[in-house]
Amino acid sequence: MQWFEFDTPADAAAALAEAVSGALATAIRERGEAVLAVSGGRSPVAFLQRLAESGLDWAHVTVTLVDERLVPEHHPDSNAALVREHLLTGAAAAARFLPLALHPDDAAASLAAARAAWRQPDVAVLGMGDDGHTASLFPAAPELAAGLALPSAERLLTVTPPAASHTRLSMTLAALLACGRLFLAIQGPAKRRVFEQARQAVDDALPISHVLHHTEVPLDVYWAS
Ligand SMILES: O=C1O[C@H](COP(=O)(O)O)[C@@H](O)[C@H](O)[C@H]1O
Repeated sequence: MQWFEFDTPADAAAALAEAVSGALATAIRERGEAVLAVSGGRSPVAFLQRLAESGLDWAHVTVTLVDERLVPEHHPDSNAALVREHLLTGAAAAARFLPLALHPDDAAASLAAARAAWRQPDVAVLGMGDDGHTASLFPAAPELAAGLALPSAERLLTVTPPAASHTRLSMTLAALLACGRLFLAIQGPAKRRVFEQARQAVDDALPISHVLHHTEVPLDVYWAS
């Protein structure tokens, strides 16, 4: 794991965009295409905007989501809307986009459609909640054990978070660990404390700890104070 520290969220976003762009360009050189999975929430906006301006060969990039809330795209909590607004603009509009909540009123139909369209990402950019969740692998969710199971052929599952809004679709830990590169972007002292606690030991109460303790996939952590 590599740790990168920045004075401002803007500096972290710029550096993360450069690193992710480089990883995707490598995949395009090696395989002719690249698949990127990004997180939602409020933190990734500046990163997505900087990545959109990165000069990548977007026609050879597929963008998907690490997780999604089962809401229509006009809902303010839609991660797909966030990606469309802040990443798939200008030259980056040439990327192919695979949203996850294709049937927002029907979790099973959304999961089936997302599984059918599934592409294994080369690169995933994770966030982390104050409760230690990553993707939508929430502590105490009834589906958490299935989401953390290894080995597992499941790449996506539905999650009903006990203490957060909306049923979700989420990549599983097995899917995250099948990525060629992982990035984790976190901001502020509170999230740093959660991160440091999760580094101590694997603990289902902090699902991010499972990612931090599987060292076979290169993980770069971008933290802004
Ligand atoms: O619910 C979610 O939260 C996490 C963290 O979001 P943030 O707003 O605290 O940055 C995010 O990584 C995840 O994709 C999202 O669905």
